[in-house]
Amino acid sequence: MENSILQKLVKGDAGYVLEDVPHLTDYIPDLPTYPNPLRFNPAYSVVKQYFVNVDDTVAQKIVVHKDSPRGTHFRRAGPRQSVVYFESSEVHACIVTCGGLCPGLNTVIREIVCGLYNMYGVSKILGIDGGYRGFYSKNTISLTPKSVNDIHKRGGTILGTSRGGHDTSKIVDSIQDRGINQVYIIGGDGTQKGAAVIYEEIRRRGLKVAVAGIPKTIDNDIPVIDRSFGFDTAVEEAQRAINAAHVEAGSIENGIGFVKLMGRYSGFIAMHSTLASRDVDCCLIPESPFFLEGKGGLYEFIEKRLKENGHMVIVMAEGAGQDLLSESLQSQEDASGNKLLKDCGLWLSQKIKEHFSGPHKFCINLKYIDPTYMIRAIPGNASDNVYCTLLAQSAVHGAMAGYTGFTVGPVNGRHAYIPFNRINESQRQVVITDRMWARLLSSTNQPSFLSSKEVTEFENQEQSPVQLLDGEIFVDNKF
Ligand SMILES: Nc1ncnc2c1ncn2[C@@H]1O[C@H](COP(=O)(O)OP(=O)(O)O)[C@@H](O)[C@H]1O
Ligand SMILES: O=P(O)(O)OC[C@H]1O[C@](O)(COP(=O)(O)O)[C@@H](O)[C@@H]1O
Ligand SMILES: [Mg+2]
Repeated sequence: MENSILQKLVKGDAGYVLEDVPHLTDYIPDLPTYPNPLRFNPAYSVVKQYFVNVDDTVAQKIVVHKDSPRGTHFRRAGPRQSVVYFESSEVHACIVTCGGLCPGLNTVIREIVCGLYNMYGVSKILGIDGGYRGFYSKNTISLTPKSVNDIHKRGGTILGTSRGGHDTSKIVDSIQDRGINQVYIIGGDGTQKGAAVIYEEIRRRGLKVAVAGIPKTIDNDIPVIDRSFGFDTAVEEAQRAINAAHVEAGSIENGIGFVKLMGRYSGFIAMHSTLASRDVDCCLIPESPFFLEGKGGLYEFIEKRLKENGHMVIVMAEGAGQDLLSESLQSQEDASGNKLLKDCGLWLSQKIKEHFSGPHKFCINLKYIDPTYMIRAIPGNASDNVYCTLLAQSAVHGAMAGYTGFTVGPVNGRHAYIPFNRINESQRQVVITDRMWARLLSSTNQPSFLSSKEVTEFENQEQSPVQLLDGEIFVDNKF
């Protein structure tokens, strides 16, 4: 075995690579250890298989050929049977939620609090009010199993959230001053980048503080993990808007139901909502450019579908078609530096109305539905709630075991500890040459809006067997 200290890469036989996460002992030698209290917990001690083997790792790539290398692996999440690196009475944990809302945030908070208390006997847990800036500009909230008992039934986050306001040294000062030694950070790509620099500063100062990230993104655009919590709930809630659009469109002559859904850079919500519904005639996402006029364009398809069926439903992710209107408009950013998008849904629905009321004179009735915040300001559904519980418990087990600088999440169905750099290096997007997008195209029978040159390029790519194994094509759309 060969070790690279900087990246914590461990290489093994047959192309096996473990992208390991940092541990407190990497920079604080001779840390005392304690017997894992879970061994004496009546709920868990009887379940022999409950503890993970210290050497367990999870493969990132599970579709392999006979001779393909074993590839990247991550450390498996879960409780370690032998020892923990914190004594229960010593732990002072804090939880912060940052970025946009997502169904299930309260469940994750609840399960961190209950997990720490029930599994490890930890009772000093603080909630940081209002995102990263809450570390240095707001009061904290004391969290107990009793105070969080019912919160999973509510949407939003009981801690509040915010964008912007990430000041690393002030945050770490606050952690140090308050004597916090476990930091649970729940948030999206921006938040996890923030968590990475907090971890680096903590390490630079040599503090015994474990930093655990829990990925939150309604857009499902965080790489490596199978899916993010809240996504399932959002797709389910989007069905209500799509159903309404379908009922409205079907009730009038040449009715068009137009639904705009979230998805700044990634069209996963729109794609999965479309596939789930089967009432959608056209799905527009940021990853798949489209055009309006002429042969193969959107207007031509709308007219064709209306002539065939008398009504249609269009689902559009908010980031789709930005290139069509951005030229004339200046781009702006929010407090976190995220690009603020123009309302392309409203713009496109107007363009469609204008097109068909102009010289073209094909009378249409378009109903525009924008359920944007309604799909995320709700509690997690049953499946997301179970998922949130596993995420929270995995994070707690990781911190208690002394791991730090990690994000937790399922990789091919097994929860794993993933180093921050892997989560932060890219953003996951729908791959329009992958089979999931093909399933969508075949379900809606919409045009691909690709030129013949682009189709040939994609066909050539598909013929290459390497393409089927490399990159994140399988990982991306796999559920
Ligand atoms: N590159 C970065 N480095 C440090 N902090 C960041 C970075 N990007 C975003 N943040 C902080 O993370 C928090 C949430 O980011 P944001 O992009 O709003 O939401 P999300 O985490 O959902 O992507 C904000 O407080 C923001 O200041
Ligand atoms: O209006 P806000 O609160 O900035 O949030 C809206 C944005 O957040 C997003 O949901 C992305 O947030 P996450 O992926 O981090 O959950 C976008 O799709 C959307 O544009
Ligand atoms: Mg983000």
